[in-house]
Amino acid sequence: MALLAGRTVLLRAGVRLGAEAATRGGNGARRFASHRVLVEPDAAAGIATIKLKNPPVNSLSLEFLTELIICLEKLENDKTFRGIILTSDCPGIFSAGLDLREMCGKNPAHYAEYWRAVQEIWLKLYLSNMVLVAAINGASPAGGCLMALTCDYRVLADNPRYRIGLNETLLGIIAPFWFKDNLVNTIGHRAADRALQLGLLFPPTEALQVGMVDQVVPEDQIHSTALSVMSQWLAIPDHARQLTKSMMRKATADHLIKQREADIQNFVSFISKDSIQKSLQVYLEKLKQKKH
Ligand SMILES: CCCC/C=C/CC(=O)SCCNC(=O)CCNC(=O)[C@H](O)C(C)(C)COP(=O)(O)OP(=O)(O)OC[C@H]1O[C@@H](n2cnc3c(N)ncnc32)[C@H](O)[C@@H]1OP(=O)(O)O
Repeated sequence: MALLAGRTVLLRAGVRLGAEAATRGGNGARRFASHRVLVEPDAAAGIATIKLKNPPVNSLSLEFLTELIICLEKLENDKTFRGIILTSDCPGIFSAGLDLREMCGKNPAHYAEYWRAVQEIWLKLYLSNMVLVAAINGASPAGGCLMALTCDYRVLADNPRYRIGLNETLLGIIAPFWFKDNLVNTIGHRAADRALQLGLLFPPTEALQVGMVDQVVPEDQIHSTALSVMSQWLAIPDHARQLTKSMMRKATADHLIKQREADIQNFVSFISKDSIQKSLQVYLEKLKQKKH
């Protein structure tokens, strides 16, 4: 195993994290080769910083999700690491959430494959044995917010443009029950009810007030704050913290695990509707025209 501080890392001989992209080989098997998930290990501290690097907005495409899932699996199985800091390498954007292009104009088999990957990343993050700290250094709507919500602690950079929330209703779509469960567990039922129905995207001060994030700090202090939070959490014996985390989260995760296939079918039939396809296309078009 080679561990290079401050660099994209080789975790196991021949496997370069952050240098992997899913492509289909001749036999249909997945191969990996690109640069979207950067891992900066600090082996001495037992911490790996994952930097999301899928420009321009870290939208969660199937390929990007696949890389991230593999990266998390490798880190989870590597006893060197006890904590992950999740952050972005794209200036001003943590993640724009699910890649709308994966949900538009594709076939049902693709939607099913995509949704399974979305479920998988959520389960991997939400049930991780490691301490996860989100260093949210940019806008974080919808699926971007969801990734942050899976973490044990959230630090948000103090910039009014860095809004965070589950804004699905603004797109004419509905946050699935497990997005909702994760939000309710974080900010409580009343605040989640309002936030979800209105599709609220909270600027930092409001995000802190409502409990969507745990701390708001000046942008240049985001990484140092995440490191200091991490050392506080890592001071707790792993077995006690991990069993407590599982006790707090298992029922929520099981809710999805038990209904995984039905949830995929629901997603496929919902997203395939003409009216939903239309809404998503209009929304994507608006995003594109915003610049002009
Ligand atoms: C049962 C169904 C449940 C499904 C659940 C879905 C959850 C989701 O995550 S849905 C996705 C929701 N995401 C959003 O609403 C975010 C949309 N994006 C933005 O608000 C902004 O892009 C931003 C605030 C993140 C960044 O703004 P900025 O001005 O810096 O960049 P833009 O010019 O808007 O975007 C650049 C480029 O990227 C494209 N893009 C943005 N977001 C997405 C996305 N989620 N998927 C795919 N593509 C996206 C945008 O169209 C621009 O593309 P062009 O350069 O080609 O014009």
